[in-house]
Amino acid sequence: MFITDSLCRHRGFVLVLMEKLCNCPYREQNKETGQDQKRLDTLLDIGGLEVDFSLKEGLLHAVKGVSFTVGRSETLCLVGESGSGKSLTALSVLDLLPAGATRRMDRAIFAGQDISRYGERQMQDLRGRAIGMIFQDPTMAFNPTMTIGRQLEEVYLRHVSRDRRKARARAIGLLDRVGVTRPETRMDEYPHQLSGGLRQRAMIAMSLMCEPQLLIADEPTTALDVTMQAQVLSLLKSVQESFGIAILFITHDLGVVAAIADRIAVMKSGLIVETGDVRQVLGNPRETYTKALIAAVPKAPGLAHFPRVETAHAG
Ligand SMILES: Nc1ncnc2c1ncn2[C@@H]1O[C@H](COP(=O)(O)OP(=O)(O)OP(=O)(O)O)[C@@H](O)[C@H]1O
Repeated sequence: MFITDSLCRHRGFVLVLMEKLCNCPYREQNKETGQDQKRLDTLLDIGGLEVDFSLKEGLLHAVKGVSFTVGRSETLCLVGESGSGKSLTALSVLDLLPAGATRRMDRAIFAGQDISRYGERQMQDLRGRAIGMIFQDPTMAFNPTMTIGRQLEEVYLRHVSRDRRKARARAIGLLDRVGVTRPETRMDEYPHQLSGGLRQRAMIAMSLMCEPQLLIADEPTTALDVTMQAQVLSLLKSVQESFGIAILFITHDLGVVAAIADRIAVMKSGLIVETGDVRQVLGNPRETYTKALIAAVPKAPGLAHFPRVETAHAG
């Protein structure tokens, strides 16, 4: 039990160590493209997901039988135009759908566990602990009446241990890791005292308090200016590499997809219409809809115009 726990906690480090010791890389060559890619076990496997709304006007079939997987330490981007069902798909994983929505799914396996029939109590345990969340608007994640430090500590105290000293040390360490300057001082500040960029970083730190296996990120960079957007993407990539976390990333921005995704699932009108390796889908799209999305990016048709993000180690 102890060994399993600590292996899980340090899986990123363990993978790198295995690579070094066994000459057994967790990256391998794609037989079709010859390109180097991560070799991944499946962490999340969602099958036949449907979401409906009962509206006054009738039934709205918002998600129509969506299936996808996310591998351990992989980034899967759900991309598509507004209203295509990306957010509802991601929220379904956590059973956090808005009032009036109903969800059905054939399969929901997370880390080998069938979570499709989890009750609210079990889901609460999963959220924040094994699955972290980051949103476009960090004010959604924070309580305005509590200090940043208290909120980060609460996550740890609730899910990991009642040891306040450890909770404080972890919060300060993570704020520092995500590039929040003077973390000890920031711990005593309220969300409104931080700039937008710092709040975003603090939210990322909060999502990492329990060393989750999966991060669900819903448009986390959409409200940021271009410089801040690049910094946050780079930070996410770097924490993903350090901690070996998988990311389910929702965006409508193909530039962001190209910067961060390993794989991509293109959504249109509640369906996944195309899925595959990011280089293959952006470089050689099969579906007319994907081609149109790429063509709509100003002055950037083709993969060469989509740069990958550089990983910068903050803190
Ligand atoms: N609370 C709700 N009540 C009724 N319909 C909703 C609700 N939430 C979402 N929908 C509808 O479900 C569909 C999918 O919504 P969803 O938010 O998943 O789209 P999205 O691809 O994430 O778009 P965006 O990028 O604009 O958030 C849309 O037609 C939307 O209008």
